[in-house]
Amino acid sequence: MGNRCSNHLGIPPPKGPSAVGCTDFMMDHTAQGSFFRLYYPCQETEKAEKPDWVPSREYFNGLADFMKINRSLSERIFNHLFGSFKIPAYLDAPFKSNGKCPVVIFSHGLGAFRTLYSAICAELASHGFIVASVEHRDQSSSATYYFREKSDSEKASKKVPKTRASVQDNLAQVWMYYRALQHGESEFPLRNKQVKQRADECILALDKLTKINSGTPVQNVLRTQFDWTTLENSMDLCRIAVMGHSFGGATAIEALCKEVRFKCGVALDAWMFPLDDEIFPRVKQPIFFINSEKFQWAGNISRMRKLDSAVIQRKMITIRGTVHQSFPDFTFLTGNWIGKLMKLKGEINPELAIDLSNKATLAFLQRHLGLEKNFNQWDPLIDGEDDNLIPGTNVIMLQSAI
Ligand SMILES: CCN(CC)CCN(C[C@]12C[C@](c3ccc(C(F)(F)F)cc3)(C1)C2)C(=O)Cn1c(SCc2ccc(F)cc2)nc(=O)c2c1C=CC2
Repeated sequence: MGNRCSNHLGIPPPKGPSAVGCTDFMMDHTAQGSFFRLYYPCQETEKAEKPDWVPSREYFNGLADFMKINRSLSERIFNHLFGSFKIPAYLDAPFKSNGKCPVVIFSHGLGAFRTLYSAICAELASHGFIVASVEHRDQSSSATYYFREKSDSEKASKKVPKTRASVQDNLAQVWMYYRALQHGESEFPLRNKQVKQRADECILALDKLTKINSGTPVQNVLRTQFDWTTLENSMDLCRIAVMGHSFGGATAIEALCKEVRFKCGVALDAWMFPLDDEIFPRVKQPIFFINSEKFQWAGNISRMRKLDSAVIQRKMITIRGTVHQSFPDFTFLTGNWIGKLMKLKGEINPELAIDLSNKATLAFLQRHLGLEKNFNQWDPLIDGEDDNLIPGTNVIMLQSAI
């Protein structure tokens, strides 16, 4: 039962025409630098291996802290449950695309990190997008890291743990973990500060991609086999969208407000709490809200409604039978019972749910980035025209005061 059971679990492979490559980028040795995972169309290749879904065990430690469960016990459970999963992409495979690729910047949710939305990011890349999944350093990630130069005494003592990079560069990994709300601390100031930093990190990632696209040599402090010069002139920098899940959905809206290069946004089960009301009239781009059935509540929906506009396209759909965790990869990685118990799965088949979300997203991106692909075949999904979709929301809204 063990191995039969485990081999039917896994992140669904992308459905688009292109094979998908995956690599990591870290700009410098500071927590202020840009750090993202890149998904892109690649050459079919046998020899490239698929990267680990969770790149190092510290992420599981961070996840345990985030979930307020004991580290040592949970680290072993996570490793046993999730340690062997691979991403449906080829590590450092050579970039290949006919024509320039539209670009998506993706922002993860509270307590997540850059690798946990690979079913969404790889799917977009298989349809010809270049996707940068940012790892935020605002202390909302379960864990993240950067490098610092070792001190002379550390170099001498050789006590700093040996990681791949540190051996070569006398560098020490510095881990930054999730910052929980302190007892009695009010949440809005923290989340509002974080959403602003997160938007800046999305814009910085876009700036790095722009530089890479121009052919200017760009430093990547991570030792990867990927040749970044092959991305010269690969991106269509008039066709850029920003997207995110939950806290990442709010980040996408904040980023739209700050950066006009983002032509539209897709917010997956957006958590609107961190946003200032005063930014809503300043967002001028189209936004697509794709909601789960279980996460939303009237207060959150009413804030999305504040973005409704007669002139700018703002769409909303709800996927029947989904929960908040139907968007991150965990929803594919456990059996039904555990999944439903831990609220990682809803009633709907997880692959059907993410397929509806991805196709609706592609149709919306074609419409507002002016793509000449065949994603308009999925236009009805944008209006919730499917048995598994609800146009707008299922949340009963208090009648707004006349
Ligand atoms: C008690 C902790 N308390 C913290 C404030 C609430 C914790 N929580 C519910 C959780 C995440 C949960 C989770 C993960 C992962 C496993 C695993 F077992 F599969 F690993 C299990 C169970 C625990 C479901 C959420 O925060 C929900 N949420 C999320 S979840 C994003 C995420 C995080 C970690 C992941 F691995 C994957 C996805 N992103 C947001 O932006 C927002 C919210 C709420 C408001 C804004």
